[in-house]
Amino acid sequence: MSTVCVHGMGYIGLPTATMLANYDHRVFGYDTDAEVRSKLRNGNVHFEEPGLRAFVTQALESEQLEITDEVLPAKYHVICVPTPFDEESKEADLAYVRSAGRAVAEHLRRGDTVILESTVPPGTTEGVLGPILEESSLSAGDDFSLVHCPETVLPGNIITELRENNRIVGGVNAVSAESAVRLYESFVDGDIRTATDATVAEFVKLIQNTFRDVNIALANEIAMLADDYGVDARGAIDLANSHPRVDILQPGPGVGGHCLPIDPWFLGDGSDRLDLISTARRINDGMPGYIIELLRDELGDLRGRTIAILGVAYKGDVGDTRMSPGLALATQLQRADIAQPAATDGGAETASGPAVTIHDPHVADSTLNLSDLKTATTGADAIVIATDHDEFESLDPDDLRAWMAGDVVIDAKGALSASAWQRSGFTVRCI
Ligand SMILES: NC(=O)C1=CN([C@@H]2O[C@H](COP(=O)(O)OP(=O)(O)OC[C@H]3O[C@@H](n4cnc5c(N)ncnc54)[C@H](O)[C@@H]3O)[C@@H](O)[C@H]2O)C=CC1
Ligand SMILES: CC(=O)N[C@@H]1[C@@H](OP(=O)(O)OP(=O)(O)OC[C@H]2O[C@@H](n3ccc(=O)[nH]c3=O)[C@H](O)[C@@H]2O)O[C@H](C(=O)O)[C@@H](O)[C@@H]1O
Repeated sequence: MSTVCVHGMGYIGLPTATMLANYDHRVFGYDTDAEVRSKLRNGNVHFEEPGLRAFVTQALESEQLEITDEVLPAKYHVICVPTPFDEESKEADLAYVRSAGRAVAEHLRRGDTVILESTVPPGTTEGVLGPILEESSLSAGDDFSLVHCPETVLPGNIITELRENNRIVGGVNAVSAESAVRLYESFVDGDIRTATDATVAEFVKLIQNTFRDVNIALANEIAMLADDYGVDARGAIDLANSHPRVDILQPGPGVGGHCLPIDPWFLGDGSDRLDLISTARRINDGMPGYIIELLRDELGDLRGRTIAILGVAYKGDVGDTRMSPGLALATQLQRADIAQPAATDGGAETASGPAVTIHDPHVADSTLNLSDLKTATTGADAIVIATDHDEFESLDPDDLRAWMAGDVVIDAKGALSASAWQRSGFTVRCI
């Protein structure tokens, strides 16, 4: 068993550190955020993920996992820090990777292995992280191993997928890859495949998420087309998918999360050939605007209306709101320019968008103006189901009809039984 220092105790780093500790490695979990460290030391996991809290408690109690205030020397350094997309420069923001690299360099020893798990543009491990680590005066590939091993777990099922998913390991040389494979072999049941080098592993991770994003964009375009033809999109996709070589994903209010809306852009870091991929991004980002079109179809001018958005987590049964389609919809609805111009008074437009209320049983974020279900929907002209939380399937349309002022429901996730809601007097528009 080895010593491992995991950098970043978020959605990826914490489960990884915990898994390694529960497989008998001695693990140091380091996060730059003091509040995260202090919560974890008390066994409190700062985000929602099924089974994780008990898993973390087990690792802490066994003392195989220690949350540390600093980076410590270790045989393996596993970097799981954020890699956001900088909207302005249209580039990956690699500041966290650089900073983690500098911290590792201070403790790096001959024979250690550094693994970058964060999702990054092709060439980052060798071209950005490598030179920072070599400031230690050790040489990547010769004195220490350097590897990219992308993470592919699905939030909501992270612990299972950490063990079961196949892994791809790309090292700056064969010795590097072999060293990383030894670590992952200790807990991964899936296949561990070695890519030619780190850049290939980075590229493969990005095309996996891009494949999903483009497929969802196709589903979203199909949904908009289907509506024009009066066809039920989800039923049509279901029938289409009965073909052995067709597998279209589900349409929705847009693509959220920390990964799918960002990672495809990373492919544009060293190439100007994004075409289909950027079109897909535009289609997915345009879905909140399409929902506003549907609301206008049903309600006309939205000024003075109240719209309740149910679900602002980026997807069902998680509490993460990063790049949330529901929040994007709330912002776009509230923008003054979505109101139709005053037709006759000849004066400047003074109207603002509709009032927006939001409800999400999985999100605990005091910066958002969240309400309970009854408060959010009382007096609303329309509700929009923007996330497929399990709780929404059992909403009682008669309750909602009694609380609401209007009768419009936009089900952007196919979460409701349209016929039951119609029987309760609702006008239901589905995506
Ligand atoms: N969340 C997901 O579903 C997946 C994420 N990824 C990738 O994994 C990486 C991490 O993502 P998440 O875990 O979701 O991020 P996160 O934001 O949940 O966690 C990152 C943690 O790193 C800490 N941190 C920042 N700089 C640090 C440093 N220099 N040293 C130590 N800690 C530092 C932050 O305080 C934060 O707690 C990203 O590149 C992401 O694209 C990959 C697959 C799945
Ligand atoms: C290729 C792939 O499946 N990638 C996964 C993805 O995790 P993530 O939770 O972001 O994916 P997701 O469940 O597709 O959700 C992303 C967004 O897409 C939406 N979505 C998803 C499936 C679908 O048919 N229609 C749809 O609109 C979701 O509602 C959500 O807003 O990205 C993760 C990542 O890279 O961070 C990765 O580890 C996961 O395995």
